[in-house]
This record gives sequence, C-alpha cells and structure tokens, in this order.
Amino acid sequence: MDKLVIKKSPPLKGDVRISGAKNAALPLLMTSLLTDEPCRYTNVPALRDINTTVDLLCELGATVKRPAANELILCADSLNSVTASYELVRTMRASILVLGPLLAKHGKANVSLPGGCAIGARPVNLHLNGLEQMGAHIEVEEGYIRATVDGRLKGARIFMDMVSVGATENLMMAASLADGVTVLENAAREPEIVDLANCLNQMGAKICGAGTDNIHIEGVERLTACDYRVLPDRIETGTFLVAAVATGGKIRCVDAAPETLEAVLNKLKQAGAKITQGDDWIDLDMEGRKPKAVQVKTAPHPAFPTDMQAQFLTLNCVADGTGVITETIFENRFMHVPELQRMGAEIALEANSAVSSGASRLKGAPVMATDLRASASLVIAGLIAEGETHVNRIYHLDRGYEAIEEKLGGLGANIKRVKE
Ligand SMILES: CC(=O)N[C@H]1[C@@H](OP(=O)(O)OP(=O)(O)OC[C@H]2O[C@@H](n3ccc(=O)[nH]c3=O)[C@H](O)[C@@H]2O)O[C@H](CO)[C@@H](O)[C@@H]1O
Ligand SMILES: C=C(OP(=O)(O)O)C(=O)O
Repeated sequence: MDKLVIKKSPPLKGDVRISGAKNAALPLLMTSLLTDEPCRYTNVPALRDINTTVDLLCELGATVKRPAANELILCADSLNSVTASYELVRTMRASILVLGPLLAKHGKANVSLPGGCAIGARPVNLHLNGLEQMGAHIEVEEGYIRATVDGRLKGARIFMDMVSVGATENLMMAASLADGVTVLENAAREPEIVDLANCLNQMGAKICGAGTDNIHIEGVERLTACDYRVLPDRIETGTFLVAAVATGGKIRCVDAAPETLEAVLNKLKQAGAKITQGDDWIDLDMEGRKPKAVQVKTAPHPAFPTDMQAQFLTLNCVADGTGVITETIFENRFMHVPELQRMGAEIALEANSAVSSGASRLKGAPVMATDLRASASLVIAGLIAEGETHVNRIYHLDRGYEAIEEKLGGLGANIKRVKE
C-alpha cells in the first residue's frame, strides 16, 4: 500500500485549485438512478470513493462514460439489478444512497447494511424510518436491507429526530418521484444538500427549502437528464487553509466556494490568519504571526463541521495557548490523538473533548490513521514536525483528497508518495 513521506516544510506559498466536493459528488451521481436519460456531471473529483460509486452503479447495470478526467456521463436506462452488494457497500458508507432512488424508480432495492466504521456506529434508522413513512415495506435479513413498495412511494411529513446529511439526501431523492408532497422536518442544511436539490430541480424535481431545516418536495412522475457541475470541496479547502496557518504560510485557494466555509474561516481568523475572499477564491496570510489555539465545537451546518476538527487539533497542538476541540456528531472521532501524541503532541482526552496544551514540538514518526480526516491531520503534522513523517495506510486519504501530494507539493511542501 502507498505511503506519504513528509519532511518539515517551509511556509506554504502559492495557489491551489480546489476540486469538486466528494460529499456533494457522491449523492449527485446517485441521481442518475432516478431517470432513464443520460446525466452529465462535471468537476467530479478523481477519488477512490468516486470509483467505488461508479463500480456500484455499473454493478446495477448503468453505463458510464468518462469523456474527460473530471467528467462522467451516467445512464441508468437499462438496469439489470437492484442489489448493492456487501463487497462494495463495506468500502463506502455513502453506498446507502442508492436505496432511496432505486426504491422510488423501481419499487424495490436490496442494499447491504453499511455497518459501523472507524468514527462511530453510524446507524441508518432515519433513512429506513423515513422510507417506511412513505409507504415502503422494509426488512433487514442476512445483512441486507430489503425494501419494496406497491406502486409509487407516497408523500409524507417526516420528522427526523437527529440531523442527518445522508438521510436528508436519501429521502429527498426518493420523495422527488413520490406521489404527493413530502416535507422533511429537522433536515440537514449542509451546502451539499443544496447542491443535490439544485441538480434534482434541474432534472424536473420540485424541491424548495433546501438549505433550511424544512424541505418541501412535490413529487413528479418522471425526471429527465441533467448537466451539472459539482460544488467545490469545502473540507479540502479548509484542510489546505489549516496547513497554511500551521506552517505560517500565504496561499490562495482558487475555484473555491467561500460562502460554504463561514464557521471554518471564522476559526482561522481567531487563530491569527488574515483572510480575504472573492466569489470563488480565498486568500490566507499569516503575516509572520504564530497561530493561537482555538476552541471548536462540532455541530451540523452552519456550525463547525466534524470533518474539519482533526485538522484543527493538529493546529492547536503547535499554537499558543490551550485549545479545546469538542466533537458532538460522532462518538469515536479522535483516532488521530494517539498518533499525534506519538509525534510529541500534548493532548488530553476528556470525554468528547481533546484538550491541547499548545506549543508542542512535533517530531516526525511513522503514523497511520483509520479514517480520512484523521489522516489529513497527520499530513499537516508531518509538514511542521522536525524530521521525517511516514503517513501509512493512505487508502483513506485517497478516498477524499484528489492528488493531495501534488497539490501540497505545488505549495512548496516537502511531500512524496512512495509505493510499497
Ligand atoms: C458522504 C458524506 O456526505 N459524508 C458526510 C455525512 O455522513 P453521514 O450522512 O453518514 O452523516 P449523518 O449526518 O447521517 O450523521 C450524523 C449523526 O447522525 C447519526 N445518524 C445518522 C443517520 C441515521 O439514520 N441515524 C443516526 O443516528 C450518525 O450516527 C451521526 O451521529 O455527514 C457527516 C456529518 O456532517 C460527515 O462527517 C460525512 O463526511
Ligand atoms: C466521514 C467522511 O466521509 P464518509 O461519510 O464518506 O465516511 C468524511 O468525508 O470525512
């Protein structure tokens, strides 16, 4: 398996182009299952999770064309299966997002239960309860969700007792082809939900309220082709910005979506960064300042995203002052802590908070992480640690960061991928 070898690097400097968002692209590609017409998606990031999604759609019988590196044309006019197998689902939890579209379009779906993962148990009860309220009959047997519906799904008023990005997306796609009006209450408000709703509306869906906690979907009988550009990745953007702050750098993120990153940009300003932004770019300059530790508490959008806390913990470790990172979304998302401690970071875990005492002197070490953002936090640590850091198991990074070593290398980082 490949690893990244990182040496202490100079302050990051220069421009970096932001890729399309993994978490927007995954649900967007699933919209192809809702129509017989070909769907074209651009700004699709080249990631392992995208390849898994393409494999999954092909397993169902969809056809795929890749006219360019970041473009996909998918057509699901002649599916020959409604089963998403364990082999694919276990490698990518977002596979559960085929459930709503398959059920709405074909009246049945068999999807392997995704199970837990490194960051937590991640149940899918909200997805299943919502579909049941829309008239689906659901059984779980032999590790598979077996869902059927007589005729069309029926519109329903669905209150979700937790805010779930995936459940909101699955139910929004299913409701687009349902008979009648669906109202999703306590819906997730992430920018990726808005992106999905915009794409579905381009296909002929009637969705309003995406981006608020109350989404109104008037079902239609059929959806048509789309030609849709994926939203820029706010988590990739935030990761590069944190790396720039940690190294005392000055960078510009281009092709970004600053309006999706407000909570993260506020924390970077508190850490001492000077930030200016335009419609699709963000400039960050540390102007020779040492970063200050920040207090972060994760919560659903528009609050601070859980997918950015690991990177901020690395930053806090080398910043001035005591920092507290509190995780409220996933019960087990501090897997990077022991690895950062091995690099010399002074961190105490107290319930769901990681308290760093600041100004740690990090030293390079062989490290590995079992989830995507934890791996990103170790890459940032490698940039500021004395000596050489080997980040192993970069399988996870490849799920969610397009060409991370090339992009960081372009900013002056001393990083290379080594095949083992
Ligand atoms: C592909 C994708 O977009 N992944 C993102 C998505 O994951 P994902 O959609 O899986 O995360 P959710 O928003 O659903 O999870 C939020 C919380 O709700 C719980 N829950 C969720 C569903 C359910 O049926 N029952 C339940 O209890 C989860 O265990 C978790 O504690 O949102 C997360 C929270 O912003 C991000 O970290 C992930 O990067
Ligand atoms: C947790 C993440 O992704 P997923 O939901 O695909 O596991 C993430 O992107 O940080």
